[in-house]
Amino acid sequence: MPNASTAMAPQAVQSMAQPKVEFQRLGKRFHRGSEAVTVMEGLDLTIREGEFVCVVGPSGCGKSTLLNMSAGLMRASAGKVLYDGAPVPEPNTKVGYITQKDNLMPWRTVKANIELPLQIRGAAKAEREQRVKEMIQLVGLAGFEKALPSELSGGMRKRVTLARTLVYQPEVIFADEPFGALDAQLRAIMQQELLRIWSASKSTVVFITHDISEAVALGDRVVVLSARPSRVKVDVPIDLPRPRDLSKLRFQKRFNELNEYLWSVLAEDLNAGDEV
Ligand SMILES: Nc1ncnc2c1ncn2[C@@H]1O[C@H](COP(=O)(O)OP(=O)(O)OP(=O)(O)O)[C@@H](O)[C@H]1O
Repeated sequence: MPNASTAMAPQAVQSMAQPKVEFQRLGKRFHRGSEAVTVMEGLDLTIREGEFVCVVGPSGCGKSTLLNMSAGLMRASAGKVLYDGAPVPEPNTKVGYITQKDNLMPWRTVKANIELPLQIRGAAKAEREQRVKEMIQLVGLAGFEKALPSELSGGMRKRVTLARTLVYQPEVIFADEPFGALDAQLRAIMQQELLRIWSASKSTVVFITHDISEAVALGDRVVVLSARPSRVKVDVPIDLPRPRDLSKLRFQKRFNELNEYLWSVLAEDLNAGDEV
């Protein structure tokens, strides 16, 4: 058992916000030839409107699978995924999905990449112009509208990806290790930017990461999944005040206690040589 005395996880305070995404007794099984692998079994979790929820767990426990099911890109084998209390539509066009790869279109400028989701949705030109302009300001890319992705740094490409997701005002953003490929300094900058943008946009965020300190720094809650077949092992409210200055967090006692506690929980499910 984790040494709870080092950092007793705070009691969850019941939020008054509406459930946005709910997983009820969720199960997922994959078939590979004659072999069946149960990745997830009996997973229960509720994400409320406006929350920033981080999910960590051992490698291969099904974190990306969980997001794919949440976005309506994959069906559950058992249980339910609810969005606003109803079965999740396939695909769910009210949500945004950001992955580690930015998938920008190399031949389109920054502006044209950000505009793409609005074009697909058939938005009028004036609205597209207005929204793209706002997004470019929000993510700090003014002056780079005409640049091609190949002319941008990794952090700038990530900003374009964020803007392209936010431009159609998704109610929920599912982020699958979005900053995993960035170096430490850029990562820190993008984390702070994401918090700023999230507090301005009021969307709900479900954020998958391998990095516990990133999860604690960003989240209202950190959910730890167990090894396969995965379920929720602990769901820890992060009682660090907002707004958070991420450059100062690591000097805070509570931040370090939460990190230590979550590590001890996660370590129970890791075997020697496993990755988080
Ligand atoms: N389409 C698929 N067909 C068969 N097996 C799959 C499929 N998608 C995922 N899996 C398997 O399901 C398990 C969970 O995969 P998933 O990518 O969701 O895990 P993860 O927790 O996100 O992993 P990581 O932390 O390494 O990114 C893995 O064993 C993977 O091989």
